[in-house]
Amino acid sequence: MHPIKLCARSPRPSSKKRKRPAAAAATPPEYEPEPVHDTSACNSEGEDNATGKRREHNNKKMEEEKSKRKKKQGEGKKGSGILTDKLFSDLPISDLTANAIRDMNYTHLTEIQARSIPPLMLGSDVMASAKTGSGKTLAFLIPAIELLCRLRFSPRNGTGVIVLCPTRELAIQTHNVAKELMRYHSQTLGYVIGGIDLRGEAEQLAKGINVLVATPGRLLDHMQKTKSFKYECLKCLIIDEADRILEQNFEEQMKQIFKLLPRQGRQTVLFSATQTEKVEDFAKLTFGSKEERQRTLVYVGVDDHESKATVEGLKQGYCVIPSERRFLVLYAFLKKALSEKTKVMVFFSSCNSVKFHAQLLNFIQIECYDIHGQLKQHQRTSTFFKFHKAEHGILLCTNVAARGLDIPDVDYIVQYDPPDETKDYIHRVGRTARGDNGKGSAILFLLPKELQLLIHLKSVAASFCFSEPPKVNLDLESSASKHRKKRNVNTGRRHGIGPSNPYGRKGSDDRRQFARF
Ligand SMILES: Nc1ncnc2c1ncn2[C@@H]1O[C@H](COP(=O)(O)OP(=O)(O)OP(=O)(O)O)[C@@H](O)[C@H]1O
Repeated sequence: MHPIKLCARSPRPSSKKRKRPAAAAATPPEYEPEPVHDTSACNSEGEDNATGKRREHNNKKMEEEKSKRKKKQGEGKKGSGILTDKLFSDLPISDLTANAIRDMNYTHLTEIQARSIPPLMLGSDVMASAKTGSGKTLAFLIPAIELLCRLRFSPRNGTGVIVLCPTRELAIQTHNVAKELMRYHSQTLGYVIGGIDLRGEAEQLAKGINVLVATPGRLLDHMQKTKSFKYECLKCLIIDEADRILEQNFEEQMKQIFKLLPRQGRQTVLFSATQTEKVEDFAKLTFGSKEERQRTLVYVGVDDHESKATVEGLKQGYCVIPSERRFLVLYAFLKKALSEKTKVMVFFSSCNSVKFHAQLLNFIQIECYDIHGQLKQHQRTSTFFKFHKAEHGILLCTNVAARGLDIPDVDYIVQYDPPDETKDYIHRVGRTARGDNGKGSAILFLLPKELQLLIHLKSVAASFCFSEPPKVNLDLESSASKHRKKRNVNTGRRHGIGPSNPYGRKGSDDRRQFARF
């Protein structure tokens, strides 16, 4: 394990000509604010002039982006990263899907794809886990799309596949990957997520959406309230980030969803990057008794034999910084990131902290985006896609951006506030070094009193790619303060202001009100 050197990065050529992993091929092409997107011909018939023009414009942009990406990717060769020697061209899939995969510039399967697509294509229930950024999205989408294609699903059959995602951004991203995969298919596709007009979504559902990507709360809403939502013919239920779905108070909603969905003849698929007891509980809820599960369930654990929970191309480290210097270090880091044109995500523990730091940094001309749960959905989505498309830049965020988001070319993950749990750490750092041969760095800021966290880190040291936690020593003492120390001059003595007493000494005649939080 190599500790991260804060300043050791050599400046990157401003054109960013480095090889981009194939990851970008499935990037969301453009943000379109309609609630439900259909890929099928049936949607384009009634579309007005403005929508048509916008769609044409988007398609043109998509094509441009794709050809740019292809150049960067070097025609999708098999690298030494996450890819196996198995080829998509050897899979027993329709020409429609095969052509779409070719357009996306993928040739070789990743390990999770190679191990889970065959049982999924045979119709088995599957519970799979693999590291962040290992290609799980295609692993569950390809068999699901093939299933509906084989069954010749049409809009009048209603919904045949539901993909459940824990966050709205992840749902939109998954929808966009499905959109690319289904470009030659006649089946329809859409998404329903919170924060968007329910009625508009209901109208689209009435037209018949074959592959539906949804967040749990909104799906349940429609199941209970939208009479024209047809899901009796559901053939496959996919739950992405299964552990997170249970965490976010979705448990009750999930129970109700399971009650309402048809069980007979339905394939159920759980995917996650981190296995927790919650996933086991979920399996009980989803697949029934242990005996039943042993009979029917296929378990695919790509990394079970591995000691690391994070990917090879990820460099990780932490540094211990006293609270009064933490912002200064962040400022210096981001300033350098800006000048080197790198792409950085900074994680904070609360929405307010993200808001505060975004305002402060933008004010002092460190331009940055911010995403947190208190933003309106359309702001969240458009910020996400702006950062997604940006060649470089800074995104301040809460854990809402920690899971599943596939943002290309993120160079650094900074955890300004440490995560609550080990698995949050794994998901946060998983936003970099994604896809084949992906590379990136992650740095964790710790207060001296948070050093105890390292006991936890140590207990999962192998997951963090080090046997002993690395330490970055930051010589934060300025030479002036060292000099002062030598002379034993304590500036705090005169006015009493210091780290432990930020308001200074209060004399007996001082009428100021002091409030400490
Ligand atoms: N067969 C493949 N060849 C090359 N790149 C691939 C392949 N499959 C997926 N990728 C790329 O790998 C990146 C990560 O894929 P994906 O988002 O599906 O990962 P994930 O396992 O779902 O990650 P997370 O757990 O963080 O959600 C994407 O950018 C995707 O384009």
